[in-house]
Amino acid sequence: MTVCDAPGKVYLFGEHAVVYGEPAVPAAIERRATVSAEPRGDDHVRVEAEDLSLDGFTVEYAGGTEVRPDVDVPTPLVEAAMGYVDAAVRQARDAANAPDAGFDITVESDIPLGAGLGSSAAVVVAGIDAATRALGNPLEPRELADRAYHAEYEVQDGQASRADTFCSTMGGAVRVEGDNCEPIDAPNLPFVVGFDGGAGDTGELVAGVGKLREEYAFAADTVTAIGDIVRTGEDLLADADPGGDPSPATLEELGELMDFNHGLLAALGVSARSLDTMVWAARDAGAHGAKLTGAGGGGCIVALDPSDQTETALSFTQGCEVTFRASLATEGVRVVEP
Ligand SMILES: Nc1ncnc2c1ncn2[C@@H]1O[C@H](COP(=O)(O)OP(=O)(O)O)[C@@H](O)[C@H]1O
Ligand SMILES: C[C@@](O)(CCOP(=O)(O)O)CC(=O)O
Ligand SMILES: [Mg+2]
Repeated sequence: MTVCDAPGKVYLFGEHAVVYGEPAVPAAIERRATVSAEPRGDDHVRVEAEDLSLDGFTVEYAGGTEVRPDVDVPTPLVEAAMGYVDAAVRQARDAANAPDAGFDITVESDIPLGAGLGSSAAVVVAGIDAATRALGNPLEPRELADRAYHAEYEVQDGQASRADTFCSTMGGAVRVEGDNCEPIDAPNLPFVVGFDGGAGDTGELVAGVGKLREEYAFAADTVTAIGDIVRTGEDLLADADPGGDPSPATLEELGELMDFNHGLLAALGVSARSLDTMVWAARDAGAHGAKLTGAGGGGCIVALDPSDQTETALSFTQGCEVTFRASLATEGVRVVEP
């Protein structure tokens, strides 16, 4: 059995706009999805995904339960829930030139699902890595990231950027603009995450921004303005001490840009009352800045605060179910068991 894990991420800046060719800067965080893959003697794929719960529905394929559907004979619900795992298996089969390879797959994750922390990318990256290694065909990081992107692209109906999957593969902070993906230096940013317990539908939210962008020139300008924020923010990161603690002035300015970015995302219709409430609670508590992260609609916000105040305030904020400090994951995908 081969086991790999891969981190989730927060967006410092640039989600949604990145889908239209603007740059984005996501940063990997120490919350991981762990996927194990064991080749089978037949061409079936059996998936145990114990944490799979979305919109109040929980799919449990835990060992011993008789309801263990094969993903190659899916009901629509299983198909929706298992789409990313299924796409990862297809990529692994293709990469290893083993179209009939079967697997027993298990997924365990401490990344909330559909909440903007890139659970889908982490599952796909760790899944492709584990499955290709199990077939004796390990991939170079860039090929792995590319295949993971294609898996997300397929599941999200052609509306995905390379940002989540490249970040999860490489770890650290990265910059993605169209097909150009590069790791970048970043200081040790004091991320605090607030989670409303909910989820957003990435495909639907991305499509909503796309529609606005076609309908209104000012919505297209808003997307471009998000790109300008990213370009300003990456200069700040480049000037900071890599891996060191950022100066108060740098935090202040990064925070201001995050606040601006959140406002523009809200204008594009992807925030939610719960996200706005958490953003304001963080700002009121003294965070340097706060914004939603990922697709939005519900899920997580990320704030910058080296003190405990934002975490404490969020823990008392109605509508915030979970809050935690998220440290930068310098390592991307890893082999846990070869
Ligand atoms: N632990 C898990 N087990 C199985 N599938 C998962 C797991 N975590 C995430 N996924 C897949 O990823 C989807 C959520 O991805 P997405 O909507 O892009 O949100 P995000 O990437 O922000 O978490 C889930 O519906 C599921 O298909
Ligand atoms: C909205 C988007 O920019 C980020 C989605 O992030 P997440 O899946 O919500 O973590 C879409 C994408 O880049 O593929
Ligand atoms: Mg995702």
